[in-house]
Amino acid sequence: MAEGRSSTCIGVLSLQGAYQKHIEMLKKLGVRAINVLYPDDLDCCDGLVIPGGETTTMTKFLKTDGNFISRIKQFAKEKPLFGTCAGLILMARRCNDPAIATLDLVDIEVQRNGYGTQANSFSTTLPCQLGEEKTTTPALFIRAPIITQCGPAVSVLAKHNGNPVLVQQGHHLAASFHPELTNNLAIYNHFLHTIVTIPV
Ligand SMILES: NC(=O)CC[C@H](N)C(=O)O
Repeated sequence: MAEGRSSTCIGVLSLQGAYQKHIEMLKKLGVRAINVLYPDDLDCCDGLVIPGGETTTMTKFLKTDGNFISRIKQFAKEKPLFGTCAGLILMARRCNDPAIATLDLVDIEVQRNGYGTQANSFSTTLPCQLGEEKTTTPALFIRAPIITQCGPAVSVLAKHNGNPVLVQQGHHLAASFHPELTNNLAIYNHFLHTIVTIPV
């Protein structure tokens, strides 16, 4: 699909972190992608990506605008969200760090930095189920969270050493790794065509 061919617009929360890479990936797939800096930016969005970064900082910025958190939660009732790494932490029901304002969109509990420090970053290839398709995905982990509990409504699409690392609950998708840094179009295609349901 050529850049901009779809009328679909995906917002990328751009308060902090690796948001620009997500914008590039989405544009490669032909959708409009905009930076979301204020709650009203969500008005024209059909979906929202929450990038990797630092959840303590993102929480601080989200709280500076009194209604940002509630606007995202309202938006998420109807529209899909895709969170990567810090984004997954923010989408969780609960985080082991009480300083993080989780949005409680996916019934998972997470441990921040569960995969260790920056020096413990690693990349691997994992089996992955995207809709009907069984495939593999490159997976780059950078100070990634561990999902310590998964509720019954959560589908696990990929695991690493038995731990869920890519999960879906209804129209929300979350990865503890960074598809935006490994040119992983398959996961974006799954989000755009199966979840946001843009016709292929
Ligand atoms: N790469 C990332 O997004 C790391 C997330 C970060 N460790 C946090 O807890 O906020």
